[in-house]
Amino acid sequence: MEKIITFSDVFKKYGLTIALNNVSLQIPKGGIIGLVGSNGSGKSTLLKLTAGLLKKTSGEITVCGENVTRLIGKKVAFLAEVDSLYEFFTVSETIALSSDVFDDFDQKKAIEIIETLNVDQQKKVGSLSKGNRARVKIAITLARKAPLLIMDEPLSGLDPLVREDIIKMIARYVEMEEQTLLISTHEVTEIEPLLDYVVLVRDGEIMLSEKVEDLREKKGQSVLDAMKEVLR
Ligand SMILES: Nc1ncnc2c1ncn2[C@@H]1O[C@H](COP(=O)(O)OP(=O)(O)OP(=O)(O)O)[C@@H](O)[C@H]1O
Repeated sequence: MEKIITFSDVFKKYGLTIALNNVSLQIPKGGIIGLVGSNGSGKSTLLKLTAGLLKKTSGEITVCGENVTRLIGKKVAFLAEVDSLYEFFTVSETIALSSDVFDDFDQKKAIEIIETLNVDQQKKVGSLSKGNRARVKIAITLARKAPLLIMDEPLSGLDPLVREDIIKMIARYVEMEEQTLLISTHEVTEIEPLLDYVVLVRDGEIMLSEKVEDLREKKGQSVLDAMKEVLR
């Protein structure tokens, strides 16, 4: 099976802290991959290394068969946990800016998503509620035709309605044939119905990397069951 992401013997240290400890991992292409694990287990580090936003300490990382450097950003749409929008831009200007920045940006799709979510395009980003900012960020990420989409905790700190909107948009707008979505979350129960594959990390090590279907059929486990078993 074709792999979208591979890690071979990857270490990432921040000073004396070992965030990823000799990680080897192969993630199949296509579908939605959940990255789960407790706080500080190394999820964000793994995602940022994959997106070329952090430098590994050692090892090899590839995306779409290419060694990851900062240039991999052309193939990876990254939705960060922290807010990166310009406060003084309107939603509409934010979409236009994204269209200028990213060659693969589908402006029509971004506008369609924003309209579906009922966000006022003429409002300044700085005046939006936290929920609507999250909706704008999701629209911008989903509008890229990149082969790999990465979302770091897209549901964290949001109310149930916003979380539901985001989950619906993911299900509707990720192009499952051409794109792979790698998503980290603590909201396992909410995201589980979308997942095709799961990667479980603990203390910087991969504890499980498996198809959700196999987990159910071979072990009779849900993702939450597997998480409880491994992380306890
Ligand atoms: N910039 C940094 N400097 C120093 N240590 C860091 C830095 N970023 C992360 N770490 C440490 O590396 C480890 C892994 O952190 P990481 O943010 O990747 O975990 P996480 O699974 O994403 O956590 P959370 O679920 O809380 O977001 C933790 O021990 C964290 O304290």
